[in-house]
Amino acid sequence: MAQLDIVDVAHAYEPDAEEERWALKPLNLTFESGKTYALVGPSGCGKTTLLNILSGLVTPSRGQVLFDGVDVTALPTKARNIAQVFQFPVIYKSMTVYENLAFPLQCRRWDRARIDAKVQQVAAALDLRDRLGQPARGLTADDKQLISLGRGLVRDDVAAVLMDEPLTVIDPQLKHMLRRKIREITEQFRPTVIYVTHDQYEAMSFAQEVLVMKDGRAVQQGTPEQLFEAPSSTYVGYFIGSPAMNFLTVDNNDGPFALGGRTLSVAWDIPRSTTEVQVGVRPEYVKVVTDPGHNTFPGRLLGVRDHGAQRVLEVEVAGQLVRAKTPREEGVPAGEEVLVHLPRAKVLPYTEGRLILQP
Ligand SMILES: Nc1ncnc2c1ncn2[C@@H]1O[C@H](COP(=O)(O)OP(=O)(O)OP(=O)(O)O)[C@@H](O)[C@H]1O
Repeated sequence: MAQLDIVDVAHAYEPDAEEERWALKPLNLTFESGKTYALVGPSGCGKTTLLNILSGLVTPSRGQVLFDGVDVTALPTKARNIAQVFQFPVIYKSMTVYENLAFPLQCRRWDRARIDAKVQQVAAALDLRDRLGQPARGLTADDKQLISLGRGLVRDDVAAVLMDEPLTVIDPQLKHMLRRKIREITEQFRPTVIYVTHDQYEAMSFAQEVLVMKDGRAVQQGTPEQLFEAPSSTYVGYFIGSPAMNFLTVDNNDGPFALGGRTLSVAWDIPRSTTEVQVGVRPEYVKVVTDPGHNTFPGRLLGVRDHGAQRVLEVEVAGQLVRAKTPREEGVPAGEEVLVHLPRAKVLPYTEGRLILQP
Protein backbone atom coordinates (compact mmCIF):
# COMPACT_ATOMS: atom_id res chain seq x y z
CA MET A 1 0.00 0.00 0.00
CA ALA A 2 1.20 3.45 -0.81
CA GLN A 3 1.03 7.00 0.48
CA LEU A 4 -0.83 9.21 -1.97
CA ASP A 5 0.02 12.90 -2.23
CA ILE A 6 -1.93 15.58 -4.03
CA VAL A 7 0.44 18.48 -4.65
CA ASP A 8 -1.09 21.80 -5.68
CA VAL A 9 -3.70 19.96 -7.73
CA ALA A 10 -6.56 21.87 -9.34
CA HIS A 11 -9.02 20.98 -12.06
CA ALA A 12 -11.30 22.86 -14.43
CA TYR A 13 -13.45 20.94 -16.90
CA GLU A 14 -13.69 24.18 -18.92
CA PRO A 15 -10.11 25.36 -19.44
CA ASP A 16 -10.93 29.09 -19.54
CA ALA A 17 -13.21 29.20 -16.51
CA GLU A 18 -12.26 31.58 -13.71
CA GLU A 19 -10.96 29.91 -10.53
CA GLU A 20 -14.22 30.27 -8.61
CA ARG A 21 -15.83 27.90 -11.15
CA TRP A 22 -13.13 25.24 -11.12
CA ALA A 23 -14.39 21.80 -10.09
CA LEU A 24 -11.34 21.53 -7.81
CA LYS A 25 -9.55 24.57 -6.40
CA PRO A 26 -5.79 24.26 -5.64
CA LEU A 27 -5.39 21.51 -3.11
CA ASN A 28 -2.61 19.85 -1.13
CA LEU A 29 -3.41 16.57 0.59
CA THR A 30 -1.67 13.50 1.94
CA PHE A 31 -3.37 10.12 2.21
CA GLU A 32 -1.15 8.06 4.47
CA SER A 33 -0.41 4.44 3.72
CA GLY A 34 -2.73 1.93 5.40
CA LYS A 35 -5.35 4.46 6.50
CA THR A 36 -8.99 4.79 5.50
CA TYR A 37 -10.24 8.16 4.29
CA ALA A 38 -13.72 9.35 3.41
CA LEU A 39 -14.28 12.26 1.04
CA VAL A 40 -17.63 13.72 1.98
CA GLY A 41 -19.67 16.69 0.85
CA PRO A 42 -22.81 17.63 -1.05
CA SER A 43 -23.41 16.81 -4.69
CA GLY A 44 -21.10 18.73 -7.02
CA CYS A 45 -18.44 19.60 -4.41
CA GLY A 46 -15.69 17.77 -6.32
CA LYS A 47 -15.39 14.40 -4.57
CA THR A 48 -15.55 12.28 -7.72
CA THR A 49 -13.24 14.65 -9.58
CA LEU A 50 -10.63 14.22 -6.83
CA LEU A 51 -11.07 10.43 -6.81
CA ASN A 52 -10.79 10.32 -10.61
CA ILE A 53 -7.60 12.36 -10.46
CA LEU A 54 -6.20 9.79 -8.03
CA SER A 55 -7.26 6.89 -10.26
CA GLY A 56 -6.01 8.53 -13.47
CA LEU A 57 -9.44 8.84 -15.12
CA VAL A 58 -9.02 12.62 -15.02
CA THR A 59 -5.72 14.43 -15.63
CA PRO A 60 -5.67 17.51 -13.41
CA SER A 61 -5.38 20.94 -15.04
CA ARG A 62 -2.44 21.52 -12.77
CA GLY A 63 -0.42 19.94 -9.99
CA GLN A 64 1.01 16.51 -9.32
CA VAL A 65 -0.22 13.19 -8.00
CA LEU A 66 2.45 11.19 -6.18
CA PHE A 67 2.27 7.52 -5.18
CA ASP A 68 4.99 6.87 -2.60
CA GLY A 69 6.79 9.93 -3.89
CA VAL A 70 6.66 8.85 -7.55
CA ASP A 71 4.92 11.25 -9.93
CA VAL A 72 2.03 9.32 -11.55
CA THR A 73 0.15 12.37 -12.91
CA ALA A 74 0.68 11.35 -16.52
CA LEU A 75 0.12 7.61 -15.99
CA PRO A 76 -3.12 5.95 -17.11
CA THR A 77 -5.30 4.09 -14.61
CA LYS A 78 -3.96 0.64 -15.42
CA ALA A 79 -0.39 1.72 -14.77
CA ARG A 80 -1.25 3.01 -11.29
CA ASN A 81 -1.85 -0.35 -9.62
CA ILE A 82 -5.06 0.60 -7.86
CA ALA A 83 -8.26 -1.29 -7.07
CA GLN A 84 -11.55 0.46 -7.71
CA VAL A 85 -15.04 -0.20 -6.39
CA PHE A 86 -17.86 1.67 -8.09
CA GLN A 87 -21.49 2.44 -7.28
CA PHE A 88 -22.64 -0.58 -9.25
CA PRO A 89 -21.14 -4.05 -8.91
CA VAL A 90 -18.55 -4.99 -11.50
CA ILE A 91 -18.35 -8.77 -11.54
CA TYR A 92 -17.99 -11.59 -14.05
CA LYS A 93 -21.41 -13.20 -14.17
CA SER A 94 -20.23 -16.39 -15.81
CA MET A 95 -17.70 -17.06 -13.04
CA THR A 96 -18.32 -18.42 -9.56
CA VAL A 97 -17.83 -16.23 -6.50
CA TYR A 98 -14.49 -17.95 -5.93
CA GLU A 99 -13.34 -17.32 -9.49
CA ASN A 100 -14.39 -13.66 -9.25
CA LEU A 101 -12.27 -13.19 -6.13
CA ALA A 102 -9.39 -15.17 -7.57
CA PHE A 103 -9.35 -13.43 -10.96
CA PRO A 104 -7.37 -10.30 -10.02
CA LEU A 105 -4.77 -12.54 -8.38
CA GLN A 106 -4.51 -14.86 -11.39
CA CYS A 107 -3.91 -11.76 -13.51
CA ARG A 108 -1.00 -10.98 -11.18
CA ARG A 109 0.28 -14.55 -11.69
CA TRP A 110 0.04 -15.54 -8.06
CA ASP A 111 0.48 -19.30 -7.52
CA ARG A 112 -2.59 -21.40 -6.75
CA ALA A 113 -1.89 -22.00 -3.08
CA ARG A 114 -1.35 -18.30 -2.43
CA ILE A 115 -4.52 -17.39 -4.36
CA ASP A 116 -6.55 -19.95 -2.44
CA ALA A 117 -5.30 -18.71 0.94
CA LYS A 118 -6.11 -15.11 0.06
CA VAL A 119 -9.55 -15.87 -1.40
CA GLN A 120 -10.47 -17.90 1.68
CA GLN A 121 -9.27 -15.09 3.94
CA VAL A 122 -11.29 -12.38 2.16
CA ALA A 123 -14.33 -14.65 1.79
CA ALA A 124 -14.24 -15.34 5.53
CA ALA A 125 -14.04 -11.62 6.31
CA LEU A 126 -17.02 -10.91 4.05
CA ASP A 127 -19.05 -13.98 5.15
CA LEU A 128 -18.97 -15.31 1.61
CA ARG A 129 -17.43 -18.69 2.30
CA ASP A 130 -20.65 -20.66 1.92
CA ARG A 131 -21.27 -19.07 -1.50
CA LEU A 132 -17.83 -19.51 -3.03
CA GLY A 133 -18.98 -22.27 -5.41
CA GLN A 134 -22.10 -20.44 -6.60
CA PRO A 135 -22.24 -18.74 -9.97
CA ALA A 136 -22.16 -14.97 -9.50
CA ARG A 137 -25.05 -14.58 -11.93
CA GLY A 138 -27.79 -15.61 -9.49
CA LEU A 139 -26.67 -13.48 -6.56
CA THR A 140 -28.55 -10.47 -5.17
CA ALA A 141 -27.28 -6.93 -5.93
CA ASP A 142 -26.00 -6.74 -2.34
CA ASP A 143 -23.98 -9.95 -2.68
CA LYS A 144 -22.63 -8.83 -6.05
CA GLN A 145 -21.43 -5.60 -4.50
CA LEU A 146 -19.90 -7.59 -1.66
CA ILE A 147 -17.89 -9.50 -4.27
CA SER A 148 -16.85 -6.22 -5.92
CA LEU A 149 -15.62 -5.07 -2.54
CA GLY A 150 -13.84 -8.39 -2.03
CA ARG A 151 -12.19 -8.05 -5.43
CA GLY A 152 -11.08 -4.56 -4.47
CA LEU A 153 -9.60 -5.77 -1.22
CA VAL A 154 -8.17 -9.12 -2.25
CA ARG A 155 -4.93 -7.77 -3.67
CA ASP A 156 -2.55 -6.63 -1.00
CA ASP A 157 -0.06 -5.28 -3.54
CA VAL A 158 -2.23 -2.38 -4.76
CA ALA A 159 -1.23 1.21 -4.06
CA ALA A 160 -4.74 2.05 -2.86
CA VAL A 161 -8.38 1.02 -2.98
CA LEU A 162 -10.61 3.77 -4.34
CA MET A 163 -14.34 3.48 -3.68
CA ASP A 164 -16.99 5.73 -5.20
CA GLU A 165 -20.30 5.54 -3.28
CA PRO A 166 -20.08 1.72 -3.10
CA LEU A 167 -23.18 1.34 -0.93
CA THR A 168 -25.59 3.28 -3.16
CA VAL A 169 -27.31 0.18 -4.57
CA ILE A 170 -27.36 -1.63 -1.25
CA ASP A 171 -30.60 -2.23 0.57
CA PRO A 172 -30.78 0.29 3.45
CA GLN A 173 -31.12 -2.48 6.02
CA LEU A 174 -27.95 -4.16 4.80
CA LYS A 175 -25.92 -0.95 4.56
CA HIS A 176 -25.17 -1.02 8.25
CA MET A 177 -23.88 -4.59 8.06
CA LEU A 178 -21.79 -3.84 4.96
CA ARG A 179 -20.26 -0.72 6.52
CA ARG A 180 -19.23 -2.85 9.47
CA LYS A 181 -17.73 -5.48 7.17
CA ILE A 182 -15.77 -2.89 5.20
CA ARG A 183 -14.47 -1.48 8.46
CA GLU A 184 -13.50 -4.92 9.77
CA ILE A 185 -11.80 -5.90 6.54
CA THR A 186 -9.85 -2.65 6.32
CA GLU A 187 -8.76 -3.06 9.95
CA GLN A 188 -7.59 -6.57 9.10
CA PHE A 189 -5.84 -5.91 5.76
CA ARG A 190 -4.83 -2.24 6.33
CA PRO A 191 -5.20 -0.99 2.75
CA THR A 192 -5.00 2.70 1.87
CA VAL A 193 -8.68 3.38 1.18
CA ILE A 194 -10.21 6.53 -0.23
CA TYR A 195 -13.96 6.35 -0.08
CA VAL A 196 -16.32 8.87 -1.65
CA THR A 197 -19.75 9.39 -0.14
CA HIS A 198 -22.28 12.18 0.24
CA ASP A 199 -23.52 10.51 3.43
CA GLN A 200 -21.84 12.00 6.47
CA TYR A 201 -23.01 9.11 8.68
CA GLU A 202 -21.35 6.62 6.34
CA ALA A 203 -18.14 8.67 6.35
CA MET A 204 -18.06 9.08 10.12
CA SER A 205 -18.80 5.43 10.86
CA PHE A 206 -16.26 4.03 8.44
CA ALA A 207 -13.20 6.21 7.98
CA GLN A 208 -10.24 6.94 10.21
CA GLU A 209 -9.99 10.38 8.61
CA VAL A 210 -12.78 12.37 7.02
CA LEU A 211 -12.23 15.13 4.49
CA VAL A 212 -15.17 17.50 4.19
CA MET A 213 -15.44 19.24 0.82
CA LYS A 214 -17.36 22.28 -0.35
CA ASP A 215 -17.34 23.97 -3.77
CA GLY A 216 -14.13 22.24 -4.89
CA ARG A 217 -12.26 22.94 -1.65
CA ALA A 218 -11.28 20.76 1.29
CA VAL A 219 -12.74 22.66 4.22
CA GLN A 220 -11.69 20.37 7.06
CA GLN A 221 -9.81 17.11 7.47
CA GLY A 222 -9.75 15.20 10.71
CA THR A 223 -10.80 12.14 12.63
CA PRO A 224 -14.55 11.66 13.07
CA GLU A 225 -14.06 12.78 16.67
CA GLN A 226 -12.30 16.01 15.66
CA LEU A 227 -15.04 16.85 13.17
CA PHE A 228 -17.70 16.14 15.74
CA GLU A 229 -16.06 17.92 18.66
CA ALA A 230 -14.56 20.94 16.90
CA PRO A 231 -15.98 21.71 13.45
CA SER A 232 -13.73 24.37 11.94
CA SER A 233 -16.71 26.15 10.39
CA THR A 234 -20.46 26.39 10.75
CA TYR A 235 -20.62 24.59 7.37
CA VAL A 236 -18.93 21.51 8.87
CA GLY A 237 -21.04 21.87 12.03
CA TYR A 238 -24.19 21.74 9.92
CA PHE A 239 -22.97 19.05 7.54
CA ILE A 240 -21.57 16.62 10.11
CA GLY A 241 -23.94 15.42 12.81
CA SER A 242 -27.59 14.56 12.97
CA PRO A 243 -29.27 16.78 13.80
CA ALA A 244 -26.80 19.52 12.89
CA MET A 245 -24.84 21.51 15.47
CA ASN A 246 -26.76 24.33 17.16
CA PHE A 247 -25.47 27.83 16.39
CA LEU A 248 -26.72 30.65 18.59
CA THR A 249 -25.94 34.34 18.36
CA VAL A 250 -24.81 35.67 21.73
CA ASP A 251 -24.43 39.18 23.16
CA ASN A 252 -20.85 40.24 23.71
CA ASN A 253 -21.12 43.97 24.35
CA ASP A 254 -19.79 44.52 27.84
CA GLY A 255 -19.04 41.95 30.47
CA PRO A 256 -19.54 38.23 29.99
CA PHE A 257 -21.21 36.63 27.00
CA ALA A 258 -24.95 36.49 27.38
CA LEU A 259 -27.93 34.70 25.93
CA GLY A 260 -31.30 36.40 26.44
CA GLY A 261 -29.76 38.63 29.12
CA ARG A 262 -28.36 35.69 31.13
CA THR A 263 -24.67 35.01 31.46
CA LEU A 264 -23.23 32.26 29.27
CA SER A 265 -20.06 30.98 30.85
CA VAL A 266 -17.52 29.77 28.29
CA ALA A 267 -14.16 28.01 28.38
CA TRP A 268 -12.37 30.40 26.00
CA ASP A 269 -11.23 33.95 25.82
CA ILE A 270 -11.59 35.94 22.59
CA PRO A 271 -11.06 39.66 21.98
CA ARG A 272 -14.09 41.64 23.12
CA SER A 273 -14.02 43.52 19.85
CA THR A 274 -14.96 40.38 17.90
CA THR A 275 -18.25 41.14 16.23
CA GLU A 276 -21.24 38.82 15.82
CA VAL A 277 -20.15 35.87 17.91
CA GLN A 278 -22.10 32.68 17.43
CA VAL A 279 -21.69 29.79 19.80
CA GLY A 280 -21.87 26.26 18.51
CA VAL A 281 -22.99 23.37 20.68
CA ARG A 282 -23.85 19.84 19.60
CA PRO A 283 -27.43 18.66 20.32
CA GLU A 284 -25.87 15.64 22.06
CA TYR A 285 -24.46 17.97 24.75
CA VAL A 286 -27.56 20.12 25.30
CA LYS A 287 -29.55 18.97 28.32
CA VAL A 288 -33.15 19.78 29.16
CA VAL A 289 -33.11 19.96 32.96
CA THR A 290 -35.58 20.61 35.77
CA ASP A 291 -33.42 22.64 38.18
CA PRO A 292 -32.03 26.09 37.42
CA GLY A 293 -28.24 26.38 37.69
CA HIS A 294 -25.06 27.37 35.96
CA ASN A 295 -25.44 27.98 32.17
CA THR A 296 -29.12 27.11 32.36
CA PHE A 297 -31.55 29.12 30.23
CA PRO A 298 -35.34 29.23 30.17
CA GLY A 299 -36.90 27.95 26.97
CA ARG A 300 -40.12 26.87 25.38
CA LEU A 301 -40.54 23.35 24.06
CA LEU A 302 -41.65 23.64 20.44
CA GLY A 303 -41.63 20.02 19.38
CA VAL A 304 -40.31 16.51 19.85
CA ARG A 305 -38.94 14.42 16.98
CA ASP A 306 -38.24 10.73 16.98
CA HIS A 307 -34.67 9.84 16.14
CA GLY A 308 -34.49 6.07 16.52
CA ALA A 309 -33.22 5.22 19.96
CA GLN A 310 -33.17 8.92 20.79
CA ARG A 311 -35.46 11.92 20.72
CA VAL A 312 -34.72 15.42 19.53
CA LEU A 313 -36.31 18.14 21.64
CA GLU A 314 -36.72 21.45 19.82
CA VAL A 315 -36.62 24.35 22.24
CA GLU A 316 -36.77 28.08 21.70
CA VAL A 317 -34.18 29.86 23.84
CA ALA A 318 -33.91 33.67 23.67
CA GLY A 319 -35.74 33.64 20.35
CA GLN A 320 -33.43 31.01 18.79
CA LEU A 321 -33.90 27.32 18.09
CA VAL A 322 -31.88 24.88 20.16
CA ARG A 323 -32.02 21.13 19.59
CA ALA A 324 -31.28 18.66 22.36
CA LYS A 325 -30.72 14.98 21.60
CA THR A 326 -31.81 12.86 24.51
CA PRO A 327 -31.96 9.12 25.16
CA ARG A 328 -35.48 7.80 24.70
CA GLU A 329 -35.62 6.50 28.27
CA GLU A 330 -35.26 10.04 29.64
CA GLY A 331 -38.83 10.83 28.55
CA VAL A 332 -40.28 14.14 27.41
CA PRO A 333 -40.77 17.21 29.65
CA ALA A 334 -44.35 17.51 30.90
CA GLY A 335 -44.94 21.18 30.09
CA GLU A 336 -43.92 23.75 27.50
CA GLU A 337 -41.72 25.74 29.89
CA VAL A 338 -38.33 24.06 30.15
CA LEU A 339 -34.76 24.79 31.18
CA VAL A 340 -31.86 24.16 28.85
CA HIS A 341 -28.32 23.54 30.06
CA LEU A 342 -25.40 24.34 27.75
CA PRO A 343 -22.22 22.73 29.15
CA ARG A 344 -19.41 25.29 29.37
CA ALA A 345 -16.73 23.00 27.91
CA LYS A 346 -18.82 22.09 24.87
CA VAL A 347 -19.72 25.61 23.73
CA LEU A 348 -17.44 26.82 20.90
CA PRO A 349 -17.01 30.35 19.45
CA TYR A 350 -17.59 31.13 15.75
CA THR A 351 -17.43 34.39 13.89
CA GLU A 352 -18.23 34.86 10.21
CA GLY A 353 -18.78 31.13 10.02
CA ARG A 354 -15.30 30.17 11.29
CA LEU A 355 -14.24 28.61 14.57
CA ILE A 356 -12.23 31.32 16.29
CA LEU A 357 -10.29 29.29 18.78
CA GLN A 358 -9.70 25.67 19.52
CA PRO A 359 -11.22 24.80 22.92
N1 LIG B 1 -17.12 15.56 -17.13
C1 LIG B 1 -17.48 16.75 -16.66
N2 LIG B 1 -17.58 17.83 -17.48
C2 LIG B 1 -17.91 19.03 -17.02
N3 LIG B 1 -18.17 19.29 -15.71
C3 LIG B 1 -18.10 18.27 -14.86
C4 LIG B 1 -17.76 16.95 -15.28
N4 LIG B 1 -17.76 16.14 -14.18
C5 LIG B 1 -18.09 16.93 -13.13
N5 LIG B 1 -18.30 18.19 -13.52
C6 LIG B 1 -18.64 19.34 -12.66
O1 LIG B 1 -17.60 19.46 -11.70
C7 LIG B 1 -18.13 19.77 -10.40
C8 LIG B 1 -17.70 18.69 -9.41
O2 LIG B 1 -18.32 17.47 -9.79
P1 LIG B 1 -18.03 16.08 -9.06
O3 LIG B 1 -18.76 15.01 -9.82
O4 LIG B 1 -16.58 15.93 -8.85
O5 LIG B 1 -18.73 16.34 -7.66
P2 LIG B 1 -19.24 15.28 -6.58
O6 LIG B 1 -19.01 15.91 -5.27
O7 LIG B 1 -18.61 13.96 -6.83
O8 LIG B 1 -20.78 15.21 -6.91
P3 LIG B 1 -21.76 13.94 -6.91
O9 LIG B 1 -21.87 13.49 -5.48
O10 LIG B 1 -23.04 14.49 -7.45
O11 LIG B 1 -21.13 12.92 -7.82
C9 LIG B 1 -19.64 19.87 -10.58
O12 LIG B 1 -19.95 21.23 -10.77
C10 LIG B 1 -19.90 19.08 -11.85
O13 LIG B 1 -21.04 19.58 -12.52
